[in-house]
Amino acid sequence: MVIAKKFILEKPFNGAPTEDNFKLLEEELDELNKGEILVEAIWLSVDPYIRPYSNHVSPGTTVMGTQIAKIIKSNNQDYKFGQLVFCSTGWRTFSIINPTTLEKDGMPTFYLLPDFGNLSPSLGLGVLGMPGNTALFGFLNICDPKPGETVVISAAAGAVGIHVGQIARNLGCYVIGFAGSDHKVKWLKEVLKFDAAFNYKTKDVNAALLEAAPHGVDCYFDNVGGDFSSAVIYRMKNFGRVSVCGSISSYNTNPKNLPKVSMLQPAIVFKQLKIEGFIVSRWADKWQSGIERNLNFIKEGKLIYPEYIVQGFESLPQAFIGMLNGENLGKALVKV
Ligand SMILES: NC(=O)C1=CN([C@@H]2O[C@H](COP(=O)(O)OP(=O)(O)OC[C@H]3O[C@@H](n4cnc5c(N)ncnc54)[C@H](OP(=O)(O)O)[C@@H]3O)[C@@H](O)[C@H]2O)C=CC1
Ligand SMILES: CCCCCCC/C=C/C=O
Repeated sequence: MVIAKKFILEKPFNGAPTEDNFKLLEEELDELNKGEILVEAIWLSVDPYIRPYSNHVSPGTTVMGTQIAKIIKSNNQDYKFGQLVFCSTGWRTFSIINPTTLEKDGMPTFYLLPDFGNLSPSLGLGVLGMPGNTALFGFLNICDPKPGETVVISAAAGAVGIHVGQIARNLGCYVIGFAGSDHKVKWLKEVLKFDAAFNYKTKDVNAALLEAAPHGVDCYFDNVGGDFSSAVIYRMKNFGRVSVCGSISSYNTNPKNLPKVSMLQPAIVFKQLKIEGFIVSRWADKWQSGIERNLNFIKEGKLIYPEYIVQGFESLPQAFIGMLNGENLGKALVKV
């Protein structure tokens, strides 16, 4: 008999998540039917999307999320004991999956983990998974950066931001990052060799860009939105490109009551900007090739991928709350 632990959304989020929003439960799992596998979570991911997407989820539902898990029992000849999988079964320790009946369209929700060699399987939730593909496809396809161009990245010390910054550096761009602590800023400059980095909590964005990019910005990879991003957009050059990846500054606000920000149309029209949002599932058909490209960057020594690891399944709520508060440098993860 297998007893799974799971976190449910006990109360809908109202503002910033607190521990009261979550409840830890236990559940006895059934025996496997034909075609099913039983997996045990090893690594779980805490991602920003969980906050806004949970606005549409009923209380009592298992908290959404992805994990790297090990197959511990299989009633499916295509899957063997001991293999590692990526799966989107939410915040739970054990899950029963029938791989053949899963939805095939949209965001990949289940696959055997590719061979990462000696690298940690946890990378399948970060640089070699959804955040990695977000950085790779979302930056290259939408910003279309060229060597020598000036690139600005917000939430630059997080999973996606760190990755975008290194792709930009490797291309020969001039890279400017914004992050929420002096420690992160120092790390971006000293370790990732960003040309400039600023703490957006203590430095005015306009002043920072006048100093670091007096001739303007070619590409902006936007993870945060709000007035911060309006300020960057007013510092763009003619024909600048903005990849709108996330708007984390809005995620804890009721979508019906979002703050007003400085109007953008004058900048968009007179600078002839291209501004495009995306969801990474757009590149679902290239998912594994994205992972391979990022794995090759790592093997070539062109990509470093810090992880911010919180220990213990029971720590998931704190890890999620901490990530939204900026505690992480790199990919925020929980190790069971
Ligand atoms: N479009 C898509 O398909 C995808 C979009 N995303 C988006 O990319 C962004 C980054 O995700 P990811 O790399 O996983 O997460 P991160 O690892 O960057 O973690 C989130 C970070 O956001 C920063 N942050 C939190 N609140 C604010 C705020 N009010 N203003 C500015 N920064 C804030 C914090 O860093 P700091 O200390 O700097 O404040 C925190 O560490 C998110 O917006 C996410 O929604 C991610 C994956 C796919
Ligand atoms: C229900 C799973 C949704 C995954 C969404 C990933 C895209 C993220 C967008 C913003 O963070």
